[in-house]
Amino acid sequence: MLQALKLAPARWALFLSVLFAFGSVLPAWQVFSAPDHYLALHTALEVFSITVSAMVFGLGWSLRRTPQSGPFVWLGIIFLAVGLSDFLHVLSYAGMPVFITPSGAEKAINFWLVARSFAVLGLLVLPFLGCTRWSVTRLRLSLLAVLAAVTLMAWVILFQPHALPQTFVPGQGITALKIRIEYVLAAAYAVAALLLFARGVRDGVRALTWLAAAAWTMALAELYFTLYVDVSDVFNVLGHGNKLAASVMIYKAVFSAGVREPHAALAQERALLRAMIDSVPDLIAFKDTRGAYLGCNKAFSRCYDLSEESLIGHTDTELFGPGMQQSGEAGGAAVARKPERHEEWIEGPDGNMRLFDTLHIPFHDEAGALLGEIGISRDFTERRRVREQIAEREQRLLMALQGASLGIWDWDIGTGRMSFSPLWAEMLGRTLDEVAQDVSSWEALVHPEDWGHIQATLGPHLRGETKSYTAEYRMRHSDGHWVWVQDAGRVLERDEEGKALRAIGLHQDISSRKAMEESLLQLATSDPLTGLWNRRYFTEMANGELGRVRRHGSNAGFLLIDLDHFKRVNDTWGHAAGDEVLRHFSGLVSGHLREVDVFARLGGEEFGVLLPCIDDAAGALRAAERLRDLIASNPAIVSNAPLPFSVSIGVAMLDAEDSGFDVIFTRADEALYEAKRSGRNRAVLARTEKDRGCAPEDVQPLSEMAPR
Ligand SMILES: Nc1nc2c(ncn2[C@@H]2O[C@H](COP(=O)(O)OP(=O)(O)OP(=O)(O)O)[C@@H](O)[C@H]2O)c(=O)[nH]1
Repeated sequence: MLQALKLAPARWALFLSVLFAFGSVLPAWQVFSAPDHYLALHTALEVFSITVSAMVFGLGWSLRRTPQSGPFVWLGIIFLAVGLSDFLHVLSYAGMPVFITPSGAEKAINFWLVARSFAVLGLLVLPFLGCTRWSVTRLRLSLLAVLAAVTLMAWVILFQPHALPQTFVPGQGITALKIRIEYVLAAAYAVAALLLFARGVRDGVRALTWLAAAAWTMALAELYFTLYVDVSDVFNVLGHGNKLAASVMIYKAVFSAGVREPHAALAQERALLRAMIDSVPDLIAFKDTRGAYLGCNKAFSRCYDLSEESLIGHTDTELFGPGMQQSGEAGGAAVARKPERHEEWIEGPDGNMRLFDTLHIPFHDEAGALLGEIGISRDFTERRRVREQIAEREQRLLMALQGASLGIWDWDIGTGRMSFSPLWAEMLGRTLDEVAQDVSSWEALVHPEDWGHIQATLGPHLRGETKSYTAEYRMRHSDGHWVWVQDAGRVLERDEEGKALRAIGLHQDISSRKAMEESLLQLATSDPLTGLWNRRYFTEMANGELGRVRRHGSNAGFLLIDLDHFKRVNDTWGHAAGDEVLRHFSGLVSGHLREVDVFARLGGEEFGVLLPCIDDAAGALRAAERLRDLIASNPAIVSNAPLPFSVSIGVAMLDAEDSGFDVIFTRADEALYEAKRSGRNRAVLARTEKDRGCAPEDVQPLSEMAPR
């Protein structure tokens, strides 16, 4: 860019400098035999410069209200002074008719020096001016000051010539003073050239580099004017030639910057704007205050199947018939006076109706006067369809969630905010207003005993160790009871390090399922008549206890209890009485066992008691005797009459060597048989496997030792 900026102006400045190097050594030969012969050429050259000065002023004046116009206004005012001074210089030139006072070289030189002084002042100040717009006062004052200065100078030169030092001596040529002034002007032009060039390169402004070249060329012109002897000699002609070249450069600079470049920039902007509005899918159109189209984009043309040319100058009513006015409807105006927005159904060229969301925006000139409106329409048909579909799906989902009694929670883990669906709250007998949208609300409602279970499943999932999270736990209902919920959720968002950011999940009320599971379990593990554990459950418990005996070497006992002559009870008092005796027996024994003991009905009138943590076989036998005694001394009440009964008990200890409960049962059953055989209403301790190896008569039944 730097190259393009400085190359052409610098080349011209260099070329004219070389020309000066050769030209300055020429002898001062007369180009014209008499000054009169040069007059026409001089006048033509000066008229050109004056025209350029007038155009510079005209441009500066017309741009005075635009932003960044300061430098143009400054140059305009200065070149008005330059043009006027040059005009007076032309009128005063030797050979010209009398202009107030007789024409002559000295008078022309004085106007010339005034013009050059203005020009050099303008160019020297220009690099220091900011690109701002001048106020009206500043502009007027500057203009008045310059006109006053020119008038004053003209008055002095015309009416007080003797007050000025001599610059030309007829027959001898220019004076030493005039030469010195020309040198000063040349130096000032050269400085201005350097300053302008530096600023031009720094700011990337090509016009300034052309002005720098013009200043440099003027410096060379001034040097030519230090050399001439006669106004028609070669140096004067060359000086004026350089001045002409400088005028061309000024013209190029000022008109490029003020007219051509802004015009090109405007054209580029228009092209950009056009490409932009044509690239958007929205319908864009511009209208004047009458409502007539000023233009539109491609999408608009396509939608209405009308070219932009056919739209321009016509109103909606003219194009589409009455009733099609699309803006300013409220006030009946042709265009909107303030931004308006509305939805409208428009029939497309294919005959289909489409929904448009249209925005009417008025636009104004700098003074705020309404120029028209911009209409931007967005096709909403598809979006509305999607919106309706989403709403329908949401409705369906909501209904499904309601049907399945599912509540939703959405947890922002970082902030702790947790939002719940209305159904979530409803499940717990609450409304959303009563539940703070916070994770602490959820925590507060969870059963304290279930926390461990929740943490055991939620923790690994939050850490990313499992794909999802499910847990069943209890939550507090507003009326105080516990609601069983099944919670299933998963983390939706994690950060780059895998830290969970957001999780979402569903709560389902599973209280009835839990109740059913409980009753099924009850059915599967208990005896319906007595409410005691059944044989299946008892077997499981006994096997579990056998495992503990094996692992820890602890002691545990098993009592097999059978009601004596129960058949007689049934036969004598009836089956219902038998049932009553069984219930009485169960209640009696249950009330006298430890919490850790397991009491079950193993079948018919046969019962089992598992005694974990018993000291030894003697302890188990003592427990059996206590029960036997309890039963013998607490008859059942049948038909308001006491019905005494007794039990026989086989006692067996769980042995680490036992393969399972069946073996223990068999041992206890043998002891029970022994108790029955020995007369009933007694407890007998089973022999161990070791005892079995000995002769039966060697073993004294422990039952014999037990108290009756
Ligand atoms: N009422 C009632 N009787 C039952 C129930 N289950 C079993 N029985 C009866 O219990 C009786 C058991 O009789 P047996 O096996 O001969 O034994 P027993 O009469 O108790 O005689 P020993 O055991 O030798 O003392 C049978 O008559 C069964 O019908 C029950 O649920 N209710």
